[in-house]
Amino acid sequence: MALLTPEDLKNINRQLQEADSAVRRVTGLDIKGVCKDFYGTTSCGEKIGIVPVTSGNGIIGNFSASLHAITEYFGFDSFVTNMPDVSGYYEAVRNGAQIILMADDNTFLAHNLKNGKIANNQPCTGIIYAEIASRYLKADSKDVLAVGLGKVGFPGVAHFVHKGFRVYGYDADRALLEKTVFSLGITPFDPENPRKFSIIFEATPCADTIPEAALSENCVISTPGIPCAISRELQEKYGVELVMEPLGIGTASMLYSVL
Ligand SMILES: NC(=O)C1=CN([C@@H]2O[C@H](COP(=O)(O)OP(=O)(O)OC[C@H]3O[C@@H](n4cnc5c(N)ncnc54)[C@H](O)[C@@H]3O)[C@@H](O)[C@H]2O)C=CC1
Ligand SMILES: NCCC[C@@H](N)C(=O)NCCCC[C@H](N)C(=O)O
Repeated sequence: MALLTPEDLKNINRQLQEADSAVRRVTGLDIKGVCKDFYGTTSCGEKIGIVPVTSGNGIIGNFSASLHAITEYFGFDSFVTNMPDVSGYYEAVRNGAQIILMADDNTFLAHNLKNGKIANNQPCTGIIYAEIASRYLKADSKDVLAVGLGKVGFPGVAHFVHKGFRVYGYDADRALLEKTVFSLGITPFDPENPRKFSIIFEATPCADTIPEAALSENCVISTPGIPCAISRELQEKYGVELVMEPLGIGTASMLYSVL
């Protein structure tokens, strides 16, 4: 799995504010508004314990601090434990955490200790980025281009299909593309024979994965993928509404899904 770097998380508040503005332009709601409306939940300032985890590649600089900034931005009361791992978990519960946020190299979870609900970052991220794109006020059809059908992309594509969108999917992994075509009934997108879309969803760890020929004027590209799916030059040339942020939107989705 592609891991975040401290660089990805620099100026997280500015990145979150820019993403919030883009989500407002695209949907008419801010990130919190989309999450509340989609999950049907609301925050009462729940106390969140953020527990650093040292396993595998270890602690990622800025990760816990970014989660602290993100949870405060969305109106929660949060703290980062002094200790990591098991001691940190114990510290979080002893200090009154109602929700635990913690991540190793494979799983980033939110666990609500009061109601038992638990969320995984990958599906929550794919679903919320798809939900945002599905609400695009200027969409000219229900056709969606989806590039990247992995642990984030597949749940996002399933969400589009569930909402009645026609998904044209592509993944560099041919077997995965075939599995997704078979299981979700999507149409394979042929990069050699592209067409234009006003809704594009991308979840890959590669840059510049969206062909210029697929971009329509003022299309939305809703992409959790890091690095960015298109160049700044193409974004400006086509007036693309880019919804892209490294951690906060997916974390908000996790939190509102466990309230
Ligand atoms: N912004 C956020 O909040 C989050 C971002 N991410 C990022 O989302 C991306 C995807 O994460 P996962 O789904 O967990 O990874 P994954 O490895 O499960 O899926 C990525 C998929 O992209 C495909 N792919 C790679 N290069 C491609 C290309 N050039 N064209 C088409 N398909 C290509 C791979 O074959 C794979 O199926 C990663 O960059 C990850 O860091 C993940 C979670 C949250
Ligand atoms: N964008 C949200 C998904 C993040 C995920 N791609 C990742 O880097 N996961 C590793 C997080 C490891 C955190 C570390 N154990 C710490 O606690 O600092």
